This record gives sequence, structure tokens and C-alpha cells, in this order.
Amino acid sequence: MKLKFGTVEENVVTREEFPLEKAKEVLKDEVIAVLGYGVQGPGQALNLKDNGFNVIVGQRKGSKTWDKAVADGWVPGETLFELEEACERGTILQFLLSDAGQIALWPTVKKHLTPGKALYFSHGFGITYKDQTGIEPPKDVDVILVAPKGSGTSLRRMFVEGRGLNSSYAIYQDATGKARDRVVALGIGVGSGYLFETDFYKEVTSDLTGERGTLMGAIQGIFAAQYEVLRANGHSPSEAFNETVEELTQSLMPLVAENGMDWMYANCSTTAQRGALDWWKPFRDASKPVFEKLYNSVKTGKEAAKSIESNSKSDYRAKLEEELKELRESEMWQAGAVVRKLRPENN
Ligand SMILES: NC(=O)C1=CN([C@@H]2O[C@H](COP(=O)(O)OP(=O)(O)OC[C@H]3O[C@@H](n4cnc5c(N)ncnc54)[C@H](O)[C@@H]3O)[C@@H](O)[C@H]2O)C=CC1
Ligand SMILES: CC(=O)[C@](C)(O)C(=O)O
Ligand SMILES: [Mg+2]
Ligand SMILES: [Mg+2]
Repeated sequence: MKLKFGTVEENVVTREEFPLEKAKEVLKDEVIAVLGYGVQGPGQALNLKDNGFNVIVGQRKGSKTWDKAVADGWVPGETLFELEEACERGTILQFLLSDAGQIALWPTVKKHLTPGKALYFSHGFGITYKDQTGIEPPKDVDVILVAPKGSGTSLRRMFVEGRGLNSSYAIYQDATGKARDRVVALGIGVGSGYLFETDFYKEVTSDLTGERGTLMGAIQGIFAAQYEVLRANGHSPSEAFNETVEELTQSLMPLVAENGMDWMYANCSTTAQRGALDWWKPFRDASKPVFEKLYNSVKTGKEAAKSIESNSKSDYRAKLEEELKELRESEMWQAGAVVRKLRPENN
């Protein structure tokens, strides 16, 4: 259906409009092969299975995630296969390897993309940056996308709680004339709360900007800046952490999620309101040039190149762990670990 967001009208698909029963009817003759069992793989595969679809998992034998798949109930030789065998058996190939990993597996996937099959992504990365990834699908298959707007971990958790994470969907190539039904059915099947329409380019440029920006990069940057200023002015770690992170995640963000920023402001003191209304614009103006620089780096493919380059190295997991350790061992997040333990519900 068409829905207005502010003054802009967009295409949205809800569960009422496209119920699970309809999704099952559309996909009743398909074998959905989920390739990769990292973060999105388990979330999407388990939700599909619990929703009653015909789904198999493809993963490297002998890997840690193969064992995880077995522990999650996938049966070797029945519903769990080596990647190539899953590519052969599947009629819909859900390409859920890491974006860099997709480059290495592409020749194998391509080989098994016989006419009429569908190639499914959860990111516009591989297709949009095809000059860097080499991913150019044959013309006689559907190429579709469902991108859950959140971690695969949340996708699964929310499904189990009876809620649903929202996703975007896109069609890059409709070879069978059934691409729309297929993509929407898959979107409902993986447990999306509702779906909004996009294209591969818009999906990847917004996603890379978001995760580098407010969702992950900018938020850590702004936390660190405020924490450091408070500490430099003699505030204790617990005071600095509570006033920077804990209050935001525990008290104020849930209010924003429920009813918007104005409602959160309305539930704070008049003193806080005055200050926040005065200061949000200077923060916007100071950070906007950084966001513009970021968007440009995404648009020109520089961010894609960097992530392919670093994630294709054999020691990348070890390097990543070192960098995460640096965050974990920073004073701010050490303080956070203590604060989390002090939450009454955690002890
Ligand atoms: N992490 C998330 O929650 C989200 C991910 N996405 C997208 O979903 C897709 C999958 O992402 P994640 O689940 O994060 O991936 P991941 O980084 O967890 O990796 C998935 C799997 O790929 C396998 N793999 C990596 N390199 C390989 C290679 N060379 N050969 C064979 N297997 C290899 C890994 O063993 C792992 O099982 C990506 O396109 C990503 O952008 C989209 C939304 C959120
Ligand atoms: C979880 C998600 O949607 C991200 C942040 O874009 C990602 O993991 O790539
Ligand atoms: Mg992302
Ligand atoms: Mg995302």
C-alpha cells in the first residue's frame, strides 16, 4: 500500500496485506538455501524454518559456525550442506556470507544460478559495487533484496518475542515475472514486521552511512568526546558513564522509541528542555560536514574498497578482535561493565 511519511508517499508492505499464508503459497515449491551462518544467516534461516518454509543451510564444514548450525537443529545431509551442495539444491539462494566473503564464493554461486532461480541479498553491496566485487548475475535469474534494518540477533529475538524488525526490499532484476511476489514473500518469511521499498544503490549507501554514522560510528564518537570532557573536569568514571551512556540507553532512548524526540523532551525538566533545544543545532552544524564527508566516501566506493580490502585478509578476525578489545578496555566501557552489573535486574 501507499503510505505517507510526512509529505512523501512510499510503497510499504504489511503483514495484513501480505499474510504469512500467502507467502507460503508463493514459495511452496521453492527450496530456500541460506548460504552463510554468521549473524544474518541464523536469524533468517531459523525464522523461515519456524514460519514453515522449506529451508536448508549452506556452510563450510569444519568451521565453528557449522557446529553452531548443528547446535541450532540443522541436520547434516538433510538440512545442512556444504556451500556448493546448498547452491545446487536451492532454487532461491540467500547470499548471506560477509560482503567480502561473497566475492570468493561468487564463482560457485554463479555456476548454480540456472534459469529461473533467484539470487537474494540482504545488502546492496555486492551488486552496487560490482566493479569491485565482480558480482554480475546471469540475466535469466531474479535478483532481489530484503535488508533487515538491524542485527540478525535482533531479527531472531524480536521474532521469538512475537514482534518484527522492519526491512527494506528491492528488485534489481525480474527475469521470471515473479520477483515481486518472491521478494515480499521472503521478507515476510524472514520475520519482517513490515517492508519498505528501496533499490540496491539506495540500500547500500544509506546502510553504510547509517552504521558509520549515528547508529555505530558517530554515537561512539560523541560518547567518547563527552566522557573525556567530563573526566578531564574531575568527574568520576561512574558519573561520567551514567551521564553519557546509561541514562540514554536505559531511560531516555526507550522514550524516544515509544513516542518521538519531542515526547522525550516533554518528559524531562524545563531546565533540560531549554538547554537541549538551544544545543541540538550547534551539534548538528558541527557534525554535518563529517556526515557529508562520510556520504561522499560511501558514494564514491571508497568505504566499500576499504572494507573489502581489510575483510579479505586472512588475519582480519585477529585484527578486528584487537580493535574491539581497545574499545572494551577503554575506561568508559570498563565503567560500563561495572554499571551493567549494578542494574538490579542483572543480579
Ligand atoms: N550482521 C547483520 O546483522 C547484518 C548483515 N547484513 C548483510 O547480510 C549479509 C551477511 O552478513 P553477516 O551475517 O554479518 O555476515 P558474517 O560476517 O557474519 O559472515 C557470514 C558467514 O560468511 C562466512 N564466510 C566469510 N567469508 C567466507 C568465505 N571466503 N568463504 C566461505 N564462507 C565465508 C562466515 O563463515 C560466516 O558464516 C551481508 O551482506 C551483510 O551486509 C544486513 C543487515 C544486518
Ligand atoms: C545491523 C545492520 O543493519 C548493520 C549495522 O547495517 C550491519 O550489521 O551491517
Ligand atoms: Mg550494514
Ligand atoms: Mg543495516
